[in-house]
Amino acid sequence: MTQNEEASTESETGSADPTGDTLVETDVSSGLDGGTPQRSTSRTLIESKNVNVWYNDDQALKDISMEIPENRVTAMIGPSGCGKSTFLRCINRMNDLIDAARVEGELTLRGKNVYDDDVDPVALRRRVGMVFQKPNPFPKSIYDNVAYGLEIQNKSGDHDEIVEQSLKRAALWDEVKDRLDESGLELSGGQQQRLCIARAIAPDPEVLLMDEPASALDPVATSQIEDLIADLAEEYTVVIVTHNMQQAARISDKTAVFLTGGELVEFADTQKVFENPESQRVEDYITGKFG
Ligand SMILES: Nc1ncnc2c1ncn2[C@@H]1O[C@H](COP(=O)(O)OP(=O)(O)OP(=O)(O)O)[C@@H](O)[C@H]1O
Repeated sequence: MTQNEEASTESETGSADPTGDTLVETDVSSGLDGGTPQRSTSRTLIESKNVNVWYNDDQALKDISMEIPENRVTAMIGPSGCGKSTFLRCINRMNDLIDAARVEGELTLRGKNVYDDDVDPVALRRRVGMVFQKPNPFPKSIYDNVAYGLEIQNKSGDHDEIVEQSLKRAALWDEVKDRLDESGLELSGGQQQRLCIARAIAPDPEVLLMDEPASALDPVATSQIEDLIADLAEEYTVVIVTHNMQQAARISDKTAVFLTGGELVEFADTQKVFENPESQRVEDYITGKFG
């Protein structure tokens, strides 16, 4: 079983609920695309305070502090190896699955440190769903892919209804409603990724982590996934790692810029990051990739 499959499977089990109540008002403005509805303010859902991560003796992230707003898309950008995926994996403690990884600092979800001893990482991963770069449906039917987590958790409710709603939410229902018994592996790449999003949505998470969810897709499928991600932020808090500047600028409300050495060099409204970055280093990175 790969790490991704293990995490997907693990996310469907467990019971504890690491809730907390502390919420902070944060100003958030819209993204760059003009067509995005204006969003006024949002509360902080996830707060990182001086998070440091090592793999054995090599430090991958240095003193990362940021406040991620609820019901917004927050993008993580930066060159390869700067620690974006590592940060994402801190939020749902997937780094626990990597023996070499050590995390220090505080990372709260609704005010509760997800690294506290009384937090069950499996239950955490149910609240914090994950979608990976390469679509990874299970070798099961389309229906069973989406229902899998519900069955593992013995989740009450009408599973047929939840599967239908999840597939609708992932903008896939119309394409698959007459072929729910077919294997998820028979779908196109873009459909498979939307199936993985439906699978992540079905257990009713608060947060969706997405690690380059469109980078393995063709331009049409990429555009569909981007529209879907922007739309999902109406209901979920989305944190997305991407190498694609246009994508970050188009769909995110907040952008975090990581640079080599595992530093977070800027975290601000997306429009500000792209139009008026704080430092020359960020400007050089953005114009090098974007300009
Ligand atoms: N499982 C691991 N074991 C050891 N080192 C790791 C592991 N995963 C990541 N690293 C190292 O941690 C650093 C940050 O990696 P990470 O994958 O988080 O960066 P990234 O910005 O997401 O890169 P990319 O954009 O290429 O995916 C890199 O030096 C990488 O080699």
